[in-house]
Amino acid sequence: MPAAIGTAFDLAVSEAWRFMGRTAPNPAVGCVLLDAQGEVLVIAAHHRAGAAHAERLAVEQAHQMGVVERIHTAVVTLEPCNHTGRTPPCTEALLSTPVKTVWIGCADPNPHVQGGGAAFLVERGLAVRWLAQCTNAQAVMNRCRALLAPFASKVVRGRPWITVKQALDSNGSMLPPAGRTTFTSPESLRFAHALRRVTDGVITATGTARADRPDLTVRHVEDHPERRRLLVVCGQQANVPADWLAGRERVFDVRFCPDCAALPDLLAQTEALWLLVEAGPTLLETLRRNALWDDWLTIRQDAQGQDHFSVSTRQDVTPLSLFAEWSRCTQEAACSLV
Ligand SMILES: NC(=O)C1=CN([C@@H]2O[C@H](COP(=O)(O)OP(=O)(O)OC[C@H]3O[C@@H](n4cnc5c(N)ncnc54)[C@H](OP(=O)(O)O)[C@@H]3O)[C@@H](O)[C@H]2O)C=CC1
Ligand SMILES: Nc1c(N[C@@H]2O[C@H](COP(=O)(O)O)[C@@H](O)[C@H]2O)[nH]c(=O)[nH]c1=O
Repeated sequence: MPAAIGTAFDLAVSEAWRFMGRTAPNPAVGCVLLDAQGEVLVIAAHHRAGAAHAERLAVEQAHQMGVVERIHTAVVTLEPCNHTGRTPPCTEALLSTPVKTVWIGCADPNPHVQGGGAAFLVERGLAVRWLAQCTNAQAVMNRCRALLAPFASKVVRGRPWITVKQALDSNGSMLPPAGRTTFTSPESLRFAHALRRVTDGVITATGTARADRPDLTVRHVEDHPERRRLLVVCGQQANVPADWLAGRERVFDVRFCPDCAALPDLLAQTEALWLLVEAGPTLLETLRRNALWDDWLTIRQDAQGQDHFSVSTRQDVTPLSLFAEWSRCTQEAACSLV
């Protein structure tokens, strides 16, 4: 893979990541258009379901910038779609330009989508290059796979990607001091809220609802505009304060899950691609026992009050690896990827 293509993929992934948490039920996808010399013409990403896909937006922007005739190469994190859904096929948008080569990060994992866009582009005379077929593209391809992981989880396994966040104090306890609901540092809280921003909702439980009456909204970082998230409360509805529930229903689509065995089915009925677990030790133990998680993020506070982050992941790539905030947090805190 030429270096310019690797750089273009990095740009495409970074642009797409800005919209993570806003695109469901669609995947976050990025597209970069290059000229014949490898100069970047346009960087674009899918913003939200119903809006233009990354490739179409890139082509629209190329028109606005007057650079369409210079388009030679398209770099896309996900195989272009070849069907009409809420928007027309991306293959059509690409074929309306002089593009010669299309580089693809990941094949479309959606088993319900008929007719791959890549094969169609080849039929129409374009050169299609897959990162999977390049010997030196493993790191770039894994970034594309990490970006796609929440969507792939939903369409392949039928349930969203699940990230557990667990804060522990210096005694190994999850319980906050009296009168508080959190105890980690302001930086860690910003990180926690950034996690809320990129995910499509929260899984909590009735014990936490009663003890903390948590808000669970995105506050310490800028939120996506007009995004209504899912809130799944594990346990019995009768066990949560009615006024807390009424307040959450104004902000979230709330579902109760009285039995976690039914959680995957419940989640399959929603559009969520990635959910964050913020619940107490009882629910966390249940999720651990039933392997109902993909990443487990622990924020452990030491006796000096410094937070240490670690992530266990059950999968071979994780969307957490793309977290710009994550690397910033972990520059200060000790970090180990288990
Ligand atoms: N440090 C941290 O990261 C966090 C700490 N906390 C703290 O945790 C404490 C609360 O923890 P805890 O009391 O353990 O409560 P939880 O938040 O774990 O909620 C427990 C409830 O979850 C429900 N539940 C358990 N297993 C299942 C299952 N298999 N299926 C469906 N529902 C299930 C039950 O609800 P029901 O009884 O209604 O059936 C149970 O009572 C609070 O002090 C809070 O501050 C909370 C979140 C994060
Ligand atoms: N204790 C603890 C966390 N706990 C989670 O945050 C919830 C409070 O959220 P909110 O009401 O929106 O501020 C709380 O109920 C629990 O789910 N999170 C953390 O990052 N660090 C912490 O130390």
